[in-house]
Amino acid sequence: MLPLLTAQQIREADAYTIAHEPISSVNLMERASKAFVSWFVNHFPDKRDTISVYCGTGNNGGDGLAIARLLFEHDYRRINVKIARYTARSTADFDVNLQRLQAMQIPLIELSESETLPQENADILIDALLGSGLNKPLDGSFRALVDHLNSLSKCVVAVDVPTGFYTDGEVELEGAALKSNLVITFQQAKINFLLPESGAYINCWEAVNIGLDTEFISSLQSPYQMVEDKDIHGILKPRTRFSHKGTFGHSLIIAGQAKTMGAALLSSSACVYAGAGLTTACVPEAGLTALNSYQAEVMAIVRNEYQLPDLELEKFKAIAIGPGLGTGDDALALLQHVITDYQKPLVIDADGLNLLAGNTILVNQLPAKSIITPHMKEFDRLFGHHTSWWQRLQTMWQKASELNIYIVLKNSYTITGTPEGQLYFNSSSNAAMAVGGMGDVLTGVITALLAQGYSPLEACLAGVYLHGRAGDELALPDKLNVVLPGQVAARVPATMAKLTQK
Ligand SMILES: NC(=O)C1=CN([C@@H]2O[C@H](COP(=O)(O)OP(=O)(O)OC[C@H]3O[C@@H](n4cnc5c(N)ncnc54)[C@H](OP(=O)(O)O)[C@@H]3O)[C@@H](O)[C@H]2O)[C@@H](O)CC1
Ligand SMILES: Nc1ncnc2c1ncn2[C@@H]1O[C@H](COP(=O)(O)OP(=O)(O)O)[C@@H](O)[C@H]1O
Ligand SMILES: [K+]
Repeated sequence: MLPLLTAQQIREADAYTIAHEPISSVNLMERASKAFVSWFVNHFPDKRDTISVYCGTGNNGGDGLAIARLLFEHDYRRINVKIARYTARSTADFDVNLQRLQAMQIPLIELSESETLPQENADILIDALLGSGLNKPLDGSFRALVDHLNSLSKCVVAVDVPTGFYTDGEVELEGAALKSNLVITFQQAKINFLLPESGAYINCWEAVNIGLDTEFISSLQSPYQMVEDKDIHGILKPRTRFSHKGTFGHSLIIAGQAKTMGAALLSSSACVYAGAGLTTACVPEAGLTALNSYQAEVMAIVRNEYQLPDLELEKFKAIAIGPGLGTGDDALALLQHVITDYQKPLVIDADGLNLLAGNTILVNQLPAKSIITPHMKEFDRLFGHHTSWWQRLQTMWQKASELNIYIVLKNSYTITGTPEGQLYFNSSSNAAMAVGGMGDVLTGVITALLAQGYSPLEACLAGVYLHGRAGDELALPDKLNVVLPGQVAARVPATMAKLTQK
């Protein structure tokens, strides 16, 4: 796991590293700037590009000055520096780097508050105006400069953080920030980079290691963690000799209506591919032929809308309810039945969640450690309207603990909130997966892992990662625009094989 830190904690980690490595702060700045430059030269190899480095007078600006010097030394000769001298204050490391820069042949101008904004002919703008020190929304000269630079639609590479963008806490909807094509950020992704509001300002980001003290970072016990490939390697176990279908559990997927059978097919099929020993789907009569022809391995319990089917709940190692289920009285009766009579954690998705939203008493009765998998709208229906993703994180944190459940909030970086107060950000998946039915596949995968005896937390983290990684393996090599949920389900065994190889 990679702990994700707030700006305040990053400052503490900087200070700790400076004191205990030990390293002077100006040398840490040099190390950070070198890490930026190493990444930059590999991705912008054309040394004929003209580059303007915009610097503030804090440490982000200090980085900018060091980066300009280092790029010049790497033979990027068409480089110039513009310092936004909008305050009389500057940091000591900025001052040192200004002296170092002045010893070189790099054109440098200073912008003052009264001055008109400079003409800009560069191909690439490096943004080192403000970084993690942002403590108020941009206004005055900074705002005017950022608005001006945004209007130029140039290629912008931000140092650490785009100017004006908060690394954690609420992102100001009215606030301005410098839109960046790429952010080369120090040590680790900033929490807000992983939330959808960043989409308007950050096209992509890359974290470069600057050697902050990792033991100290772990000791901060951040509730925000990023799940990495190796974590899933640690969770998933290869199948052993002499194992049989009984070893891998029997799962039940309660899903589908005549018009939404696809959801039942996708979730139960994904459950088979993700390794449940046996999978049964509880579907309406109208869907039986479809089920039998789509996935021969799935057994059926046929239900009608007039009476509860005899589900024999206790024989199932894992149960999911919701995909395409509808929100009628029959669906509600089924949901009530499983919530009341099943003693193990449930997986609840889609219409199961919509039903819960209208029946808050049921929410409080969920079996301990159940897993709910809402997307943003389902989440808001359940827990109320939110005006930002940061607010949603806080609600997740509170509700997962209050209800003793796991909340899997689906998105580009799907977040799993736990009863113990951790928020895990997934690091796989891609935009080609933004297709209806993809969430149904996730439900099937998580349910299959539960059936195989993984704990609810393991099923959430490994299920979300596996699902996203299968989508990555399908889409990324050929830069596919779209991958289909059924393809992702069928890919899961190959992805799982890679993640279980030691
Ligand atoms: N620490 C380290 O060792 C390392 C740090 N590193 C680098 O340092 C960066 C953080 O640097 P930083 O803390 O100096 O803050 P920075 O972002 O440059 O801002 C400067 C000052 O601007 C001000 N200000 C805030 N908001 C404002 C606004 N809206 N409009 C106008 N002014 C505003 C505020 O000052 P104030 O006004 O509060 O006096 C603030 O202090 C970090 O992103 C990374 O690049 C790396 O080198 C690795 C080693
Ligand atoms: N832009 C994206 N980047 C990464 N993953 C995505 C993206 N869009 C969707 N996904 C993934 O696809 C799934 C969509 O789930 P959901 O919205 O419930 O779909 P449905 O209800 O149609 O089955 C989630 O697992 C989500 O993480
Ligand atoms: K910046």
